[in-house]
This record gives sequence, structure tokens and C-alpha cells, in this order.
Amino acid sequence: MRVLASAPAKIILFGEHSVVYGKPAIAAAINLRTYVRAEFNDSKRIKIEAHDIKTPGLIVSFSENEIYFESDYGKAAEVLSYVRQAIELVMEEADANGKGVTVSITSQIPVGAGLGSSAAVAVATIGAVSKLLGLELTREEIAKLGHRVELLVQGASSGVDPTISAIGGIIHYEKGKFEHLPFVELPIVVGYTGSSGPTKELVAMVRRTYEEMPEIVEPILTSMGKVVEEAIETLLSELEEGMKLARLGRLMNINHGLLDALGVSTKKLSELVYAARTAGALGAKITGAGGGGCMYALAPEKQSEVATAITIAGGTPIITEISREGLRIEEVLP
Ligand SMILES: Nc1ncnc2c1ncn2[C@@H]1O[C@H](COP(=O)(O)OP(=O)(O)OP(=O)(O)O)[C@@H](O)[C@H]1O
Ligand SMILES: C[C@@](O)(CCO)CC(=O)[O-]
Ligand SMILES: [Mg+2]
Repeated sequence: MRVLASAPAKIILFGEHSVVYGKPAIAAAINLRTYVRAEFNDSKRIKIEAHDIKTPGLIVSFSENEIYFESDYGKAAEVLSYVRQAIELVMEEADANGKGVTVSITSQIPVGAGLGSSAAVAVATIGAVSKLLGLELTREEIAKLGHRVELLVQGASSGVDPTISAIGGIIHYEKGKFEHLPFVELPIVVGYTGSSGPTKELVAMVRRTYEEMPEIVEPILTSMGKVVEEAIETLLSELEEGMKLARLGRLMNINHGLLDALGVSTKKLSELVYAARTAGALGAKITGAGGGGCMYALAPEKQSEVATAITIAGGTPIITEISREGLRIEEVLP
């Protein structure tokens, strides 16, 4: 039997980092996907083929007649830890430890770029392997297992990323619970800096700042929570479309300033954010953990101008759409 599953990337429209401290966030699935194929193999081992990921620590040396490969196995194993934990949790749930399973991954999502590649790979893996093992899990249950994977690997996670990747659409997420917000085709442009920021390290860095200066950081997180509440009200309001987007744009700019205050922006991210605003975006902010990775802009009727401005500022624009669909079982073959 062979199962192919896929799960989408996401953008955090509002509320990254503050969501880890129990504040609300708004997240949307987007049309970039990670595909995971799972099948039984004849060994008693788990085999992972990750086709789109660089394996760190590989050293190649050669003489005239021979090539030598050495690897820092610790680093290589670490990069596969989301997939490994996802498989192990499902094998445990299905009481299937000891079975041979091969998992093969291909992905359209840039890695460590704030677009939820870790959650998408975990959710698609859980989806594919659970189906292979005959476990009937709901999307909510898969989201919860994805959250456990992130907690095991990162040490801290709000769970918003695995939830949006499993569920799809646009959600309001808060303290482990979610509700769908009305689906809207938001005119967004994502700008990729080309560098990555590991979520685990950025969340830990914010935690250290919080512990060092709680009286300063607490009000920043509270303000972020208020910005998100206001954005939820705006999305649910009867405001005319243009006014709605203008208000969301202003709230994005405030959210970006607060994220910058927490120390998760970089020079390149800020350059892309200001380039987008100058080219006519109503708002622009970091999306995801920051420290590199991506920003996004809200740019009705200005998507191509903003994309060009991002390119000129040295970034890579990604014009994408919000995706209604979360985890998808693409194919089940006998
Ligand atoms: N295609 C893939 N195959 C295997 N592992 C992957 C893949 N994509 C992502 N990962 C895992 O996810 C890690 C990156 O996750 P990280 O949380 O740091 O960034 P992100 O999820 O892309 O961004 P963010 O969490 O800010 O949205 C990689 O180092 C790797 O361990
Ligand atoms: C930075 C963070 O808030 C969002 C990453 O997309 C981490 C999390 O919520 O787990
Ligand atoms: Mg992640």
C-alpha cells in the first residue's frame, strides 16, 4: 500500500511570537505545499528520503582514484528531526513500532523562511503515515500531533502552524483553540530574504529578552494581542472592502514595529518591508519567526509593483493565494 499526502505552507497575518504567550493570532494557509509519500518496506526500519533539504555537515575529499565522504551525523539527523518525531508519534499511536516504513518528501516551501515548512512536513507526514497504518485521525487530531512534534523538536511552540497547515483557510488561533474566519482572497505578496531563521532559536531569544526585561516586553506582547483583536474585528466587520484592507494594512505596520522591538527583524527584512510600502502596499510586516525568512505585504491592485520593488531591494517575491484546503490525502494505492 502507498499513500501520498500534502499539507500547505502558511503566513501568520498577525500575532507571531505573542501567540506563544497566549495572545491571539491570525494565520492563513497558502498555495505552496509539501508532499509526503509513505509505503511499507521489507526491512524493520524507518527510511526517510528528503529530496529538498540540504544535509549539513557533509565533507567530501578526493584523491586521483578515490572519493571519501564524511558526515557530521548529529547535524544530519537534527535536520530530519521533525519528520522523525512525526513518524515515531504515529507509530506509537498505531501500536506499529517495528514495522518498516519508507517516507519520501518533496516540497515547494522554502525551509526556515517563516512559511511553516516544519509544520507542513510534520502534518503531511502524520497524514500519510497514519493513513498507511489504518489510523483514522481527524484533521484536528493531526494538528494536535503536529503540535506535539513542534514541542518535542523546538521546546516551545504555540501550535498555530500545525493547526493552520492541517485545517486550511484563515483561522483565529488562541491558547490551543481555533475558529475559522470568513474566507477572503487577500491581495498579498510574500517577499523572501533568501536567508533562514530557525524558529527554535528565535522563540528562545524572545524568551530570554522577556525574562531579562519583563516590564518592557510584557506591554509589547499585550499591544500585539490588542493589534490582533482589532484585526479580527476588522475582518469580521461590515466595513467596505477598501476601508477594511486599509485598516488591516495599518495594523500590519504596527505589528511589524512591535516585532522589530522584540528583535526578530533583520536589516534585509526591514528593507523589503519599506520597499513594499513605498511601492504602494497598504501594509507590510514579517511573517513567521523572523531572523531572516519572509515578510508579506497587503497590496490591492499593486501586487506587481510591490513584487518588482521587493526584487529591486534584493528579495524574491512570491505571489501566492490563500488556500482553503489544509491537509489533503492525494492518493491511496493498494
Ligand atoms: N522538505 C523538508 N524535508 C524535511 N524536513 C523539513 C522540510 N522542510 C522543513 N523541514 C524541517 O523544518 C526545519 C525548519 O523549520 P523552522 O520552524 O525553523 O522554519 P519554518 O517552519 O520554515 O518557518 P516558521 O516556523 O517561522 O514558519 C528544517 O530545518 C527541517 O528540520
Ligand atoms: C514564532 C511563532 O509564533 C510562529 C512561527 O510561524 C512560533 C509559534 O507560534 O510556535
Ligand atoms: Mg516552523
